[in-house]
Amino acid sequence: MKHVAVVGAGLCGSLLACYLGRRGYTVDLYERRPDPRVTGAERGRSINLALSERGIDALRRIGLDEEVLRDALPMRGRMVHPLHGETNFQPYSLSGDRAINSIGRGALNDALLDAAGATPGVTIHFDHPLTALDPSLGTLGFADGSSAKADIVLGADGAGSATRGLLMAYAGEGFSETVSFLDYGYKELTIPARDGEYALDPGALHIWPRGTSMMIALPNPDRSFTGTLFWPSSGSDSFASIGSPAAVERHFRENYPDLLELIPNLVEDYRHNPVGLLGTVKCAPWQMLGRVALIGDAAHAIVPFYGQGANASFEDVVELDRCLDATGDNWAEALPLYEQGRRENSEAIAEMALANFVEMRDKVADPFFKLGKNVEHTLERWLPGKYVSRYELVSFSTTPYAEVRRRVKQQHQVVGAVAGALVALAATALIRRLTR
Ligand SMILES: Cc1cc2nc3c(=O)[nH]c(=O)nc-3n(C[C@H](O)[C@H](O)[C@H](O)COP(=O)(O)OP(=O)(O)OC[C@H]3O[C@@H](n4cnc5c(N)ncnc54)[C@H](O)[C@@H]3O)c2cc1C
Ligand SMILES: NC(=O)C1=CN([C@@H]2O[C@H](COP(=O)(O)OP(=O)(O)OC[C@H]3O[C@@H](n4cnc5c(N)ncnc54)[C@H](OP(=O)(O)O)[C@@H]3O)[C@@H](O)[C@H]2O)C=CC1
Ligand SMILES: Nc1ccccc1C(=O)C[C@H](N)C(=O)O
Repeated sequence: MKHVAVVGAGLCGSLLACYLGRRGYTVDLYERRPDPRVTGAERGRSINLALSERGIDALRRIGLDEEVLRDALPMRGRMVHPLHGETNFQPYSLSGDRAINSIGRGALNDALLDAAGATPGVTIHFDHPLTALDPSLGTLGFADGSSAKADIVLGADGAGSATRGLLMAYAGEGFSETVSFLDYGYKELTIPARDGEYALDPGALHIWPRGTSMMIALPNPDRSFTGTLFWPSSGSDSFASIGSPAAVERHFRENYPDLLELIPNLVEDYRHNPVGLLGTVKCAPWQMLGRVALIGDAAHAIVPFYGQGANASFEDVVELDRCLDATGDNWAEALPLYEQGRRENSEAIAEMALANFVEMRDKVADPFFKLGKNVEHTLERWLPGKYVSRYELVSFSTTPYAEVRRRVKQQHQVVGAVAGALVALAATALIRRLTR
């Protein structure tokens, strides 16, 4: 049986090791960092994330869903906090029951590492940053000077993937990469529990839409919320221009007055916590020589605004597993098939994720947007199974992302045509009446 090296024991790599170990492979999982179960929580990365149907489906297939979801907090809609006026709740689904799940990144990664470590054939090597790779030989080199060899090498080492960089160095013009950073960054702030209770409704994803910026907050099991500011990196009202304690306080008093009370350590948190980068990675090819491939963020990092990056990475693992089934574990056939199956889908979610930023930071506060959502839910009620909202298809189904994009476009065209015909009918009737 073939020997597989997986680089990166993050969310995607550790799940991938579980799947491959279960197929009977000998898997070596190389992680640049020390064991997070020993060293504790990490800084500088998102604390919690929203897991939805695609990610849950991948976990369910190997019996990990119940354990992972045990501590998850279901969020059934958006709680919008306008600058003036009352908060309002906008459910994600027609029934109001469907939820995306807030889950700790650390807890999820730990559960996946435990599962990978318990899978026969899987060995995890921490403190092993990949620094060299020869795709033709399957040899890997690490920062400490050690080396290894494998029949198959899978790079699951995240948005700034070393594997991707090494493939580019190997293939030269035969490999293309674009990294498009947003002019926005993110910074996390903690909304602690108040008198031992959640300071906000834990059944919702909270949004403070402010036009060109926003803050969101997701609940944690310890009754705190992790808030994330998504602000411009430079220019006015940006992370660069708001730095002094007085400027931070003034900006929050003017733009997020309710948060001053909810975040007692606002200034310290703000000044202490890093600003993270946001961007989209596109590269091609995802596989070389039928023996080295990229998976998860390493192949297609996206902006986080749909809450789908990890979900999409988990779907990659399911697709690769399916391709191995379809080809009788012939990797030279399975890897191109995997790339073919996932590329269009990852491009579709990358695009939808960028569009969701505008929806969240701006449109959710618009009364016409709310009206549109109500009309959408009404159409879903009138045309069950025929009209299904984009949100429902992305978050609560495993319909391939590219198909979601096509279907939603068609639905909008039909609704647009029907609305146009109704307007034309009404106009004709009016003209007839006026000219009678
Ligand atoms: C602010 C923010 C919020 C997000 N929220 C959500 C959300 O709500 N829902 C969702 O689905 N997704 C979300 N995401 C996206 C999600 O975090 C990623 O899509 C997901 O982590 C990708 O998993 P991965 O395993 O491919 O990469 P990572 O999780 O980044 O893991 C990569 C691993 O590789 C290791 N590594 C890196 N370099 C090397 C090397 N040279 N050698 C060996 N190991 C290496 C790293 O240490 C790490 O452990 C969010 C992202 C951000 C930034
Ligand atoms: N780099 C890229 O090409 C792209 C990046 N992005 C986005 O930008 C973000 C930052 O990118 P980049 O700086 O390359 O990536 P990283 O995610 O590797 O680094 C971001 C920060 O998180 C820390 N960190 C990363 N992994 C761990 C871990 N397992 N344990 C503890 N701390 C960790 C890093 O610490 P340290 O400095 O010690 O490594 C650093 O402070 C990414 O999360 C991604 O969302 C998006 C598109 C492209
Ligand atoms: N997890 C996130 C992280 C950052 C930004 C948004 C999310 C979301 O999940 C948004 C949610 N899907 C929404 O559309 O309301």
